[in-house]
Amino acid sequence: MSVGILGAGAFGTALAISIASGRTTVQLWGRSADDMAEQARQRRNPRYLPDAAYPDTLHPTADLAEALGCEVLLLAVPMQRLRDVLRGLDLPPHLPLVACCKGIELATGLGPVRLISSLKPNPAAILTGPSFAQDIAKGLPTALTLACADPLVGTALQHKLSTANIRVYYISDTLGAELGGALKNVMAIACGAAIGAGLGDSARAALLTRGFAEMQRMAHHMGARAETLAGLSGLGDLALTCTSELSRNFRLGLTLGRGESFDKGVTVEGAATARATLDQAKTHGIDMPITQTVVRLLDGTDLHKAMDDLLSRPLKEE
Ligand SMILES: NC(=O)C1=CN([C@@H]2O[C@H](COP(=O)(O)OP(=O)(O)OC[C@H]3O[C@@H](n4cnc5c(N)ncnc54)[C@H](O)[C@@H]3O)[C@@H](O)[C@H]2O)C=CC1
Ligand SMILES: O=C(CO)COP(=O)(O)O
Repeated sequence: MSVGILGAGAFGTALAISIASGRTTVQLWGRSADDMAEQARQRRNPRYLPDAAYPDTLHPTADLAEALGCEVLLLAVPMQRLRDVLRGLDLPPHLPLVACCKGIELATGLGPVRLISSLKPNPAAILTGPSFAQDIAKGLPTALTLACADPLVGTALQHKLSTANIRVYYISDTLGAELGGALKNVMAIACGAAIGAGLGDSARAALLTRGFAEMQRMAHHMGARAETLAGLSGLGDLALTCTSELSRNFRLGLTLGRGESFDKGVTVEGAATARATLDQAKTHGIDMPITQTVVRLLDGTDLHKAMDDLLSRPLKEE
């Protein structure tokens, strides 16, 4: 078995290490020939996961053909870059494509599986759920969801991508899986902002829970299954990301709450996703006040003003 991974950032590298630890051949592709040569020399990724050594069967490469020659292709690039990456690929027709990104494309409102399916005829899946790259790379236990509309392809991928420290569950609901993974990042920004501003753990719990209600509302409207949102890819990842400073989305929220600035070079999927989701919510008439508040914070609205507006909306049933 061989697995190709496009994107040698934190997540692509962590997955490569875990999969290759089981002696599967992994071709980890990155766009910078210099970086990939350095990874091959050091047998680790000095920029993203400097402490994790590469197993023998992990091959860092800048040659796309090596990754495209594998039996499965994982796409571990940021969501807003996925279209460009896919456009540049001349793919074998039956090669399964597994999105490993979490977000909604700003220009179209599409999640990763819908985007792949709009551009390529290949079988499309998503691997998502609560997992920090640092944890996976250390060999710590994690559980993820593999969603694929075709159960034969999906269960085959489930078995191929399960490793000693990644337990993969299969579901067919790709829409629910991509919405859960995308929207939890928006809620993590909101929770980080509340903690950063000193509003306390009770406020965070309220935002997490009412944020989950927003996620369910959007998912229900789009036709996703409620059970998917309550699983690893929704509630599971929401719980992780809203409560840990390892999350970049949560950390962006912290800086918004503290009135500090955030490094623009860091991948934070929730910012573009909040805007894309708010556009969709307006189009479809879905009430998403926390998502709206996150967009206002990103646009520079004072946190206390934004929170006052959130709390002073008309009272309603839970
Ligand atoms: N880091 C984590 O713990 C986890 C990340 N994810 C998801 O994985 C996705 C990728 O995130 P990370 O790896 O963490 O980000 P990262 O910032 O660590 O790495 C992103 C990688 O994508 C590459 N890239 C960007 N644009 C590209 C392009 N046009 N062509 C080729 N390569 C390009 C960058 O060079 C970099 O190597 C995101 O959607 C994120 O939500 C999912 C689970 C865990
Ligand atoms: O998706 C993640 C954990 O499941 C990683 O979260 P961040 O992108 O916020 O770091």
